[in-house]
Amino acid sequence: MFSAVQVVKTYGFGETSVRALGQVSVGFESGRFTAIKGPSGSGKSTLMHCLAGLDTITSGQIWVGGTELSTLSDRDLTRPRRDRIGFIFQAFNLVPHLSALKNITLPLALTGRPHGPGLMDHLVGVPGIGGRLSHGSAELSGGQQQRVAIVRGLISRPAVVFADEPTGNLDSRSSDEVLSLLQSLTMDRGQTTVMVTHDGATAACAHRAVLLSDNRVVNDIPAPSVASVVAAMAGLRGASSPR
Ligand SMILES: Nc1ncnc2c1ncn2[C@@H]1O[C@H](COP(=O)(O)OP(=O)(O)OP(=O)(O)O)[C@@H](O)[C@H]1O
Repeated sequence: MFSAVQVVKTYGFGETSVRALGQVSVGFESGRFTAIKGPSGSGKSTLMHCLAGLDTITSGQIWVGGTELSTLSDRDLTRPRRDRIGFIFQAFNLVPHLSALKNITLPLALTGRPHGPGLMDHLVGVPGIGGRLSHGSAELSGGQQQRVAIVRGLISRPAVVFADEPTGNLDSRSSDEVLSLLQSLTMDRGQTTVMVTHDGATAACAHRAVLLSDNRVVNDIPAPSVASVVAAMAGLRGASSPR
């Protein structure tokens, strides 16, 4: 279980301060794929950064299992951030001169952990990248690069993977392929995955959609469909688009 309890995040001080999160409480059950969706400026990225220990909170608590992340010093956060949290970014962030395989196994190499004996068999079966493991990552298409980044994000079996607009740079066909890989890997492995997205159809690929507006959680939709997400977004004050 990963959770935020009554989290407040304020940037700056005095008259110029900005409240990015106001008393946000939300929990993410193990093994589920949750989308966080909301209008621009509603606090999605701030929530993700605070949950991941990449940004400090003003008040409240962040918990990963039995560990309260929000009380740890930056130094003490290094290990849980490295070992328990994975990231997938919009911009892929692969190392261009390394092969797809080397990029995928980089988190294991950095922590000195061996990979399991079935890893290669498993990777060869990943749609769209199985035949390209020895290619340099710069030689891959955007969709292939994001699939490599997804497998890399999950390789060390972190307690939770945060995906920040993972399809934001992709065309619709590549987006569908990337989302279906993210869905199947999360389901097969019982991985806890939290994805930030602007897009209703992308949010509908998750098991659950948490909607933010005005820096608060305003809706929590189990088994979201495109229609239920669009209807919920249409009711939000300040929704930038009904997508
Ligand atoms: N470093 C910062 N300093 C000051 N204000 C910030 C900072 N980061 C975010 N904010 C403000 O906090 C609020 C929430 O921003 P955040 O980036 O979390 O929203 P978002 O929902 O992710 O938006 P978008 O969809 O446009 O990326 C906004 O008003 C933003 O301007």
